[in-house]
Amino acid sequence: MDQTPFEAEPAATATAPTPMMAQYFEIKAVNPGYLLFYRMGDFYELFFEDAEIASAALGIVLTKRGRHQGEDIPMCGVPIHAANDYLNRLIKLGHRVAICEQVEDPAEARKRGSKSVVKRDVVRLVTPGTLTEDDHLDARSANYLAALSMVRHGETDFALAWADISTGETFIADLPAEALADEMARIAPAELLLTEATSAALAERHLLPPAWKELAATLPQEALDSEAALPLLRRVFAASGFDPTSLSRAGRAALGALVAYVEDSQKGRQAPLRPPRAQAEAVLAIDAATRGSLELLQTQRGEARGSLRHAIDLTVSAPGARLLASRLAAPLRDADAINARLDAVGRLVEDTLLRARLRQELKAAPDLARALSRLALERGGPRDLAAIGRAVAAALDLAGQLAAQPDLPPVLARLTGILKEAPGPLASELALALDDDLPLLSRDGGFVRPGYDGGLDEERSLGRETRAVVAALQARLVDETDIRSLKIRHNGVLGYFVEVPAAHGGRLLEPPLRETFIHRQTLANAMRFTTTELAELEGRIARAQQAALEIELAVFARLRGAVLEATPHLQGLADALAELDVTAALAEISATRFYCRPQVDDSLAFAVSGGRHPVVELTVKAEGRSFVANDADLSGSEAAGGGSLWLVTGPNMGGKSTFLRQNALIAIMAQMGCFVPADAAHIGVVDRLFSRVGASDDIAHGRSTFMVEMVETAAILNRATRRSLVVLDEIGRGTATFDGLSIAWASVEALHETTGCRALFATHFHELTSLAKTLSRVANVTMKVREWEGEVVFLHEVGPGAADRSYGIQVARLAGLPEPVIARARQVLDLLEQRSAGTASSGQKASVLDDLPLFAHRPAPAPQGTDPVHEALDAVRPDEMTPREAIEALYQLKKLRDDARRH
Ligand SMILES: Nc1ncnc2c1ncn2[C@@H]1O[C@H](COP(=O)(O)OP(=O)(O)OP(=O)(O)O)[C@@H](O)[C@H]1O
Repeated sequence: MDQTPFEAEPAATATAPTPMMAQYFEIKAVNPGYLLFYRMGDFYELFFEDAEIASAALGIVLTKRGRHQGEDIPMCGVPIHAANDYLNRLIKLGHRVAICEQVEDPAEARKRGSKSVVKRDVVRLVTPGTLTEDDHLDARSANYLAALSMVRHGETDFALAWADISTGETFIADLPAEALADEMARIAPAELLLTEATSAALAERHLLPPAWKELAATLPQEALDSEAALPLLRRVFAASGFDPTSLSRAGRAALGALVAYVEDSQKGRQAPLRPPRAQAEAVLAIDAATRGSLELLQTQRGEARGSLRHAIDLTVSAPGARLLASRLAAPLRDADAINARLDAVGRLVEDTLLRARLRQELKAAPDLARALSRLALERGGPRDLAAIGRAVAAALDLAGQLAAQPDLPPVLARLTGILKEAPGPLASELALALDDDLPLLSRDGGFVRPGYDGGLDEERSLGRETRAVVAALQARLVDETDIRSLKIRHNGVLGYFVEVPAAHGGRLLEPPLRETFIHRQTLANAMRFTTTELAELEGRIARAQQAALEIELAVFARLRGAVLEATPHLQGLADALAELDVTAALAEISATRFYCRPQVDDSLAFAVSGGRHPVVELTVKAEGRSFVANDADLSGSEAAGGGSLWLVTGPNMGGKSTFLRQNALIAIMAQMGCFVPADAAHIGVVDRLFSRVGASDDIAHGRSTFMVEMVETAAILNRATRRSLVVLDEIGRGTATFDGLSIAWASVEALHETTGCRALFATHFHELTSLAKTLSRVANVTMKVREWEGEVVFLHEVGPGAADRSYGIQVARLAGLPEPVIARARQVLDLLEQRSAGTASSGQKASVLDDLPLFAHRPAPAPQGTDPVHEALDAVRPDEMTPREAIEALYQLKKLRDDARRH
């Protein structure tokens, strides 16, 4: 290996860098924006600014190596064996890395002259969107690379192409500007390719939230050329017969840029990209704010735990988990398609035994798509081949189990058909060829099963026999030298050698033994030699090993070829396995958590009885409490002018948000083809779902809480249709009371009169409840509470009617506001309620406040020792009490405490 450091080269002059530095600069110049991992022997080294960035990011030592233009060159290095880990950390921090390897044997370089530099080249660009290794990826999440093209005059505004090169899945969509943010929120790519001009347009028109900039990789304008894309796309998708002219110009440009970027990053290796699928039209539209507010894939704090996905993901395989996440992100809108999924889930809900068997088998099936992708990109090893073999075998087994069932619903019948076609002979071949215990890399050898290849077995036994000869040689040398401790050993540097303790070494250097023993190395307590015979034997062993490895590599190449040949077939199989896993997992959850099958059709129904929140139910149960199920009926009809709107009032902490969210989640679950947490549910397919529950600031965008709320409310009022479901929490609370109330009032009217959507509207403005008298489809419901001894008890039960108060002070007390503040707040509230009953103008309310006695602004603290409860407690002598007296004392104490509260 070439380990020449810069300083060992001819010294650089002020004008001419050393040959190696010249090579470094050349490679660096064609890979701008990448940290260059420059291979030097057993290290990747980084220089100049790259070294400074990487050492700071990775916490590794920054040193210097050589000089350039009179200055020290900053340098840091990562050892090859740990490079993956460092690479992973850099990528997670948003860096891009170019891996530059030595691409010739240093011996070749030396032939060109002693000063020539080993040829190096970038063999791979590693970026967040082009990862393929398991240890770089989350097994249960997709990792998308996206490319966005913008159209100035045309049929659409943008086209987005996206692909997960770790599985080959590829998609394309033409998008109007207003749909861009929603799509990006749904897809959540790891990296976004676009031009400077597109980037500027997005920023100027506020089309994406600012966070997207962290994902952006800028491409030159010519990279997004619809004409240049055609030959590339034709070549890449040739086998599938996909016709790139079927795409819009923008679509071609985006997909072309994506494919070219993938090819460039993989330096000529072919990622197994599948022909792009146009995203089905019929998907429930959920905007970014709604996704965030409903915590579908992660909570608002960015955690997986607490999200809907976390609560309902019972899949047993990583591909299943990825599919579940994508279904959750894109529920359907077509009632027939939804019902087909529900039929399949229903069948597996009923058949517990079949479900258990399928899940057991699926659990053992490896991640076929990712193994296939690694093999295609020449990054796969024997374990990937074995994984494919096992997945195919599992598919056949699953097909067998399903085929034995009568009257399978269409989805399961379709999956059975695909699984049945799994290439059995390929799986058998792989099982025959591959040993049980496999190395990660093919070049390590030792993975072909004995008995599979006669030639290989021969070489291996030759190697083994020669080792026996080595053992015999050691015995003979011990006899000849009479050194009992003489050993024949092996290491990576010397190969085979004879080792004797230092004390005996001298004898081997003297005649007659020195005729036989050739000195190699002297250590502190041992001496090492070789002999002609040993060198010959070593040669034989090495040749046998080399021959064996060559045969193994040929076997690997042949098997890999056979697997890659079957790529489209295997990808289809991977899809089917994932779909079966999702179906069985949804059935499992339905059966174990008592979910019900929703009735889904094209009506405007939304009737849920005994509905529960799928996530809060779990937390409440974990705390040993029970979740209170609630009904919701927002059903309406075209004839009646649309769906109903429920105004939900009730105290803080009473369960309003939970109730609102649970109904939105039930709609999502139903439309993704899952049973729902309810006793019964009838859902007319929702086209768009809007949910604003819990306010958030958008400081980065320069918007206050109130501004965000208004922007989002505007989006709803402008975009909701009669088929939409709108779930709104406390619109208008972030501004002056009357402004807020007026906005809320007008919004309810607009939703009712113009939009006619099904809606839940939670509010603390009790004045709104009078709308139910005038608007026919508005109904009032309230979260019930019970007051008990001055405390408020939340029943979490939704009932008809309107709350007459908010219990804000009681909740503040529960939250631990200091007692004097609570007491003072009570006084203010009492006065406000007494004096302003029936008043409506703020002027009058102000005068009420003016009248508040000033002395009371800070109630004097109770004098120490006069608290009757404390006094009574002090008087208690537990040791002197009978049990009956103790109980009496306890009652007495509680009474004193209650009396004190009343005054
Ligand atoms: N149906 C229910 N059954 C049992 N517990 C519930 C139920 N609904 C809510 N809770 C509990 O009450 C807590 C508060 O609920 P939630 O956040 O929905 O109240 P809220 O009325 O929206 O309050 P705020 O107005 O302060 O936002 C939940 O975290 C949960 O523990």
